[in-house]
Amino acid sequence: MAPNAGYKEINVVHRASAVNNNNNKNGSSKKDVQLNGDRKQRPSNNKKTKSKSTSSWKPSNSTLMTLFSFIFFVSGLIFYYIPIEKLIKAKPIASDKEDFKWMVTTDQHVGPNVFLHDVPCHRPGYRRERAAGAEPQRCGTLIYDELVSLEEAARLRQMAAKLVYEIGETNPYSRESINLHWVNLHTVFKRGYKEKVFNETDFKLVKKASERAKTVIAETFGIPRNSLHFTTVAQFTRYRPMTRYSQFRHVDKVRVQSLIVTSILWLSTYDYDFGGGTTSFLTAPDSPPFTPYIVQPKINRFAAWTSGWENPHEVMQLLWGERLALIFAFTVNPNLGEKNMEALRTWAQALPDNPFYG
Ligand SMILES: O=C(O)CCC(=O)C(=O)O
Ligand SMILES: [Fe+2]
Repeated sequence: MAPNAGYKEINVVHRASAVNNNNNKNGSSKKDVQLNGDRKQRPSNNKKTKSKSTSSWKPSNSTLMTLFSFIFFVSGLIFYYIPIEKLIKAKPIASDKEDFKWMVTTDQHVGPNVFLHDVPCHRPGYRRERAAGAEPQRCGTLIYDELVSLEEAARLRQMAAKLVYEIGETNPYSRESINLHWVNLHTVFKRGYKEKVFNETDFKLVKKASERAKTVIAETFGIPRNSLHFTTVAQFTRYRPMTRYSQFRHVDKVRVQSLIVTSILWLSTYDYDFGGGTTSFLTAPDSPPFTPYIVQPKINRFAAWTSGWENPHEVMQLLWGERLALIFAFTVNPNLGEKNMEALRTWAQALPDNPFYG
């Protein structure tokens, strides 16, 4: 029934247009003729006729094959030329609404001279350091890309990955948890040797980086080198994007009152090893207050900043990849820190064993 009816109606339409043509010759209007034709030859099912007549494109199998091959070829090209990370990468760094400036990007090299982004010190915050005769003479953020050699940085990176994986920890109460894992050097010095994931060659390299960090910091911020002590915030860190998350904006000295300078040697590279994950200081020059001034981390890039109120900062949300670093935070209070890595190791190895806490 149905196919027959459809066949008939298609014919009717054709006839109607034939009538249309004829009637035009006879001088009657096109509209009239169409209506007449319809009325005469197609008393019902007007709608049905129309839909049947317009959906008559039936591609042959070979046309379909050509179409699918074309789509397949084009998407193949797209996936070949655009890396998958780029395709799945969400919008990068810094909110759209907020203005920002780059302090330093990965294509720049900072060395042999240290770069200092000078920010006026928040003097009241350093009264204890002042009393100890070790107040910073200058404040802000320094950048230096030649702390150790690239080959040494690559070894430190391997160390970071292995140690965080083997004996790293996270803290369910800290704002950075889930995405941030770390391993404190005092844990490394205690458990790392015992569990054979750290050796004397590794120690020498960590010591070298720590001594150079101390020298650059002392000279750049004008703090007596002998006053600088390593706190227990001496650690390898690893960020992975487990959940949508951006580190909260903070001031290091508010979190740990005894700090004077915080420093970091990044061991992986922005937009290569990871996406997002830049470090943003709210101190951009010639801008409204608290405008982000953003550093793109890269392997062997060293940054250090005075820990006071002049330096609010945050780590931006990591979008993909893995971000490794080595952090040293300093105090000038000799009761709360150690002079060097040997002293930190001696202190760590004297700690009582605790299987639940490194
Ligand atoms: O990981 C970073 O780039 C900065 C970390 C930080 O804010 C800190 O250690 O105080
Ligand atoms: Fe910080």
